[in-house]
Amino acid sequence: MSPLAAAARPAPDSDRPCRTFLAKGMEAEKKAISLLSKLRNELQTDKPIIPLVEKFADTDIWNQYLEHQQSLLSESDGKPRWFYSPWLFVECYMYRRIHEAVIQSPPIDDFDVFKESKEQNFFESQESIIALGTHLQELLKTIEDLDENNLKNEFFKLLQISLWGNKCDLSLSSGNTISQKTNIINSLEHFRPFILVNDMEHLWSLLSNRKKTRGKGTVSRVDIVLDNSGFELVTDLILADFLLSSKLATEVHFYGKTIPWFVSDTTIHDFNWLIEQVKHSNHKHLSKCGVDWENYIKMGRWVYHDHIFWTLPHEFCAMSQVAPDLYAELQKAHLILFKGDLNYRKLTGDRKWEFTIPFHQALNGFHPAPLCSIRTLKAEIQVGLQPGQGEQLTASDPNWLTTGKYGVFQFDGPL
Ligand SMILES: O=P(O)(O)OC[C@@]1(O)O[C@H](CO)[C@@H](O)[C@@H]1O
Ligand SMILES: [Mn+2]
Repeated sequence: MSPLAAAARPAPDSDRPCRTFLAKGMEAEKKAISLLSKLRNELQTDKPIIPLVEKFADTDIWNQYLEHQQSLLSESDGKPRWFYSPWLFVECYMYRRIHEAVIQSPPIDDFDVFKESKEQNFFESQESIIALGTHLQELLKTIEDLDENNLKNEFFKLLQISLWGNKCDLSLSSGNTISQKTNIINSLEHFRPFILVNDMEHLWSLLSNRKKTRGKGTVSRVDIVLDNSGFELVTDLILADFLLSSKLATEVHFYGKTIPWFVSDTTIHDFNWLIEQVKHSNHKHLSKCGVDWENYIKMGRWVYHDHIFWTLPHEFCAMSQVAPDLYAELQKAHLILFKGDLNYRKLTGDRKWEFTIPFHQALNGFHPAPLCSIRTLKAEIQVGLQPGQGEQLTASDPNWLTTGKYGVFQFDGPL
């Protein structure tokens, strides 16, 4: 039963305003459902892609983009349609239309249709989350005394945890939760052969050299373009905590989505909700994490940013034109980590590149700062492989590009 329907229990006679409110809620819910079934019908029957109608911060940019897509077609092709348009564009459009159905239906216009599944993913991964929180708190006890090599090993561990955390997105499973039930720390060695491009050393050199050479009071800023909420977000926050505690960074900036997106992507509400849950955990190590994380935010050492660009269909090489303010913000980072598969598709323009094309080339001019994609492979695109590597993988594991079994740390930037 939906949250609104569940709330629609019989109200006492004296409770008229409440009853009126519920009736309005039920009407709104019916409207949203009818708009969503219209959307499903358009999609299933390959109708033309239609402009957005409801005024929202990004409506004009979206409609310009649709016009641009139309201009790419020859006259005889008519309008862009669901089955024959680029996958990246149509997929983003679908999530934007889901949002439109909701904002057209006040008073439920700020309802997150994916909230329940994101929260479920967090609760079902509890055991693993507790193991990570405990690992971090134990590590922090001795972090000041670790020598270079040990610190590097710990950094690499937490990077890999954040990588494999990306297996847990909900969009591939139609929202059915894929949670993390085992202690991922014990599995890192087993997963290592599945890292196809491993530029972790570059990340270490960049951050540790800067730590050694930066003056007192100078900033080392790492930006993380977040992907999924739930278990993956916990792995990212653990990494971000380590970056501050080890002094490899002095500030971490996060970027989330302004609207519910690809089922499990992180919004500001998810970000705050998760930190609050962690803080109120009855596990002492985990709740300590939550308390520290809230303090980092209060002190401005962790900063969360919103920008509509992340929920547009544009590839990232268009950012400097479409969202120059966001590009300028990213330029302030010393390192940008892009989490997840969708970010990889947008970094590389979702094109059918040869597997051996250098990552730098596929970025097509997008170089705001040194950057690294941390991504498990779920879409048929991969660049920067060794000659023959892609072909070998295809021969041994035909679905290697789409199952999330393989991952990359792919770096671009001066060394
Ligand atoms: O970015 P994420 O969360 O790693 O993955 C999102 C994703 O699973 O959603 C799409 C399938 O609907 C694919 O493009 C992509 O692989
Ligand atoms: Mn995602």
